[in-house]
Amino acid sequence: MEHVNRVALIGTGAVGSSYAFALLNQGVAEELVMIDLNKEKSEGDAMDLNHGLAFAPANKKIWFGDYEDCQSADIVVITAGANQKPGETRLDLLEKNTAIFKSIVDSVMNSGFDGIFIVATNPVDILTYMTWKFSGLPSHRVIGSGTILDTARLRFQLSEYFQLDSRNVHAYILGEHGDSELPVWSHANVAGRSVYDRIKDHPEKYDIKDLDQIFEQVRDAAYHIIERKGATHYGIAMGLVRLTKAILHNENAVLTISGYVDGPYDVRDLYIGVPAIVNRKGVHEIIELNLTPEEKAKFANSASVLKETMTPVLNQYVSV
Ligand SMILES: NC(=O)C1=CN([C@@H]2O[C@H](COP(=O)(O)OP(=O)(O)OC[C@H]3O[C@@H](n4cnc5c(N)ncnc54)[C@H](O)[C@@H]3O)[C@@H](O)[C@H]2O)C=CC1
Ligand SMILES: CC(=O)C(=O)O
Repeated sequence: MEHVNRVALIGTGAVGSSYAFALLNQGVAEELVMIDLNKEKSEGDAMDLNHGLAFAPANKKIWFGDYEDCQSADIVVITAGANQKPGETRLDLLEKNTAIFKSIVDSVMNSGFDGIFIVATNPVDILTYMTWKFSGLPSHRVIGSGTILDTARLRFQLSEYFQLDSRNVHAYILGEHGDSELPVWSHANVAGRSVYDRIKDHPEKYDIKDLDQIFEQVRDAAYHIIERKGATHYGIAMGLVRLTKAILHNENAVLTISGYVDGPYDVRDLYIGVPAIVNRKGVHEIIELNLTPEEKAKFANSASVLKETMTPVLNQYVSV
């Protein structure tokens, strides 16, 4: 019998329902089951999305379900939990969302699930680590969205600055998906030129000092959007679909995700945003970039922010 790709989505709030909509529009999975504490909302979303099936690129089955439906899922995507209120950082959400994750991941694993987790809930790097610990799955099958969105934001900002299609901009944000993240300017290139060379090519238009402001816009983007509309959801939803597609279509795509790092970048036992090759098995390889001393120091700082924030909460939930 032909395999039918099933995605189980847990959390159908702003991020989850946008993900479901993007997944349906891009025709990525054959089956989508939606699960949420708020059953009415989730059921309403499933009904609403079903009414779009006639306009979707491929036939899909979408329903409001329960944890039992995770048993044969290829991927479980978790977007459930609290989001930031204006002024809150992602790290402020850790305690509440770890408690929520303990019950969600236990319920998923009790179904007999044996696929790949994708985590988007914040603080995403730490909750991906918690998902790995709570599930007992191999680390390459537990993936966080990491800096996939931040990298997309950087590519957008650079595309505006250089007046180029963002698909011709190659640049990464690494580290925490949060305030301590860093841009890797030493490997950023546009139209086949390093960002530094492109700036030197046109001193009348560009200035190296502008890069600081471009990065600040990327790092602080979520705060600016949350101030205006209370949540960010479309960008991350499309990033999560990109990641889902890389897995289901066995793409060997290079994406900046939150992967388990134990050695590369001089980091031990941590989930953090890094470039990785993603395919049907999950994270196939973490790519270690040759960072400059300044970038290495920023990466180390970001790793220690995550480690210090995670350790007390981890000790409460997991016997080490
Ligand atoms: N990784 C990233 O780049 C991004 C992450 N996020 C994060 O995604 C998360 C969700 O954000 P929103 O969708 O805006 O929040 P939301 O409040 O709109 O939705 C959260 C959903 O989780 C559900 N939920 C809560 N506890 C649950 C449980 N125990 N079981 C099942 N469902 C449960 C709620 O009923 C709600 O529908 C937040 O942590 C937010 O910070 C948001 C944007 C980008
Ligand atoms: C909320 C969040 O994590 C973001 O938009 O980056």
